[in-house]
Amino acid sequence: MNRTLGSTLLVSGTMIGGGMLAMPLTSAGMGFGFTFLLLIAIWALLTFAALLFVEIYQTADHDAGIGTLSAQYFGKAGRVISTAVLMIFLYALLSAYVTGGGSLISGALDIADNDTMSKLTIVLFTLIFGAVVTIGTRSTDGLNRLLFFIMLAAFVLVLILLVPNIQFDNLLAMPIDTALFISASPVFFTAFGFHGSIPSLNNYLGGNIKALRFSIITGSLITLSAYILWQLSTHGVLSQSSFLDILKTDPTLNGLVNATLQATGSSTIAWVVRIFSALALITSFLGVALGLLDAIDDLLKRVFKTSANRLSLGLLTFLPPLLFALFYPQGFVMALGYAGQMFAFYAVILPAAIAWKARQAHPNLPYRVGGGTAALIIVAILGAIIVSIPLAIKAGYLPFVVGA
Ligand SMILES: N[C@@H](Cc1ccccc1)C(=O)O
Repeated sequence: MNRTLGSTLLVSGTMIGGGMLAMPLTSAGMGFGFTFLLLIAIWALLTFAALLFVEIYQTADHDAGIGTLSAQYFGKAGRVISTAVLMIFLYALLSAYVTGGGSLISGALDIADNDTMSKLTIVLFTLIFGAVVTIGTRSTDGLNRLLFFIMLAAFVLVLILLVPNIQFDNLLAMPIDTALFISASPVFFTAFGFHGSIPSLNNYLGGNIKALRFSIITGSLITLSAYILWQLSTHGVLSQSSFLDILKTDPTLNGLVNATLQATGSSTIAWVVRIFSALALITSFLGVALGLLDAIDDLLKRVFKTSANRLSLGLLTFLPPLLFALFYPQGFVMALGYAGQMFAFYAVILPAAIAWKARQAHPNLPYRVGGGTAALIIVAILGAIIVSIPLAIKAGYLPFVVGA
């Protein structure tokens, strides 16, 4: 098995998820031109941040987790803070994924009304896909590849149905409010997220920096292309006024699908989008779970000096989110309210800070991300600004968008 290909698809599979499905409605009032520019800008920001990890790994063991990288440059406090933030974020995200995965199964079996059965489907989803991740990175890669290609096929089908209905005029729509550009950026920001899985990929690639760099760049470019095509087709098929209607009547994926159904007259679109979104959820689950399992392994190995077996790692990874999803969903929903802040911290601000220190300690590393110290500072500041935007929206300083 070619591990570089597998890692590339894990990057892309983890990124492509709920964020992609939310994006057309988030950018409904922005017009395609501005949406396109924002996609490129946010892609550049998050790919830059991911490449900082590649740079840092030149100075660390290939099985070091984000906690260990932080400890190496910021001591014990660095490890405690980064491990806590990373794990709370990944646990909360997994709770959301197993809840969503459970409803996929109960929806498909038509038993969503039954509370006990719905809970059972959450357990079933966790057991099936958790088992694959617990077995190892190789099996996760194998399943992710398979699902990724089916997801790609579904996406191509969605495009085939939508693209002939694109009306060029729709693509020229201008933003109804230019501040929407700012409001939409946090949703675009997390849509390009996968960074908690970088340590798993680096370990899987045996510390091969070139392969890791290739996987990140190629995987994120695949994602960017998919997002551009998806936004192009939704913005091209729906006029700005029909977009705004959806926002008023049913601002969900369902509302979007119903509107495209009317515009294309094809009922196939509804179930293809459903298959696509199910696969997007499962592939994100796989990448996120892999990252969490390895973060726990890193913590046990380096702090508690115990080497846990795979089964215990699997239990530590999946039991807490499962229990939250079953018995205390308010808990993870509340934690996800801070998802943007937590994500910006460990995925953007932290690697910028570590890279800054690493460059002082190792001035002659063979691979260095371009832009110097200025770029590190700008990226960290942008990360901090983007995650404060939802607060400004809540306070009424910026226009509301779906998903923020
Ligand atoms: N990009 C994922 C969310 C995610 C964010 C950060 C890390 C991992 C996953 C999505 O759109 O669903």
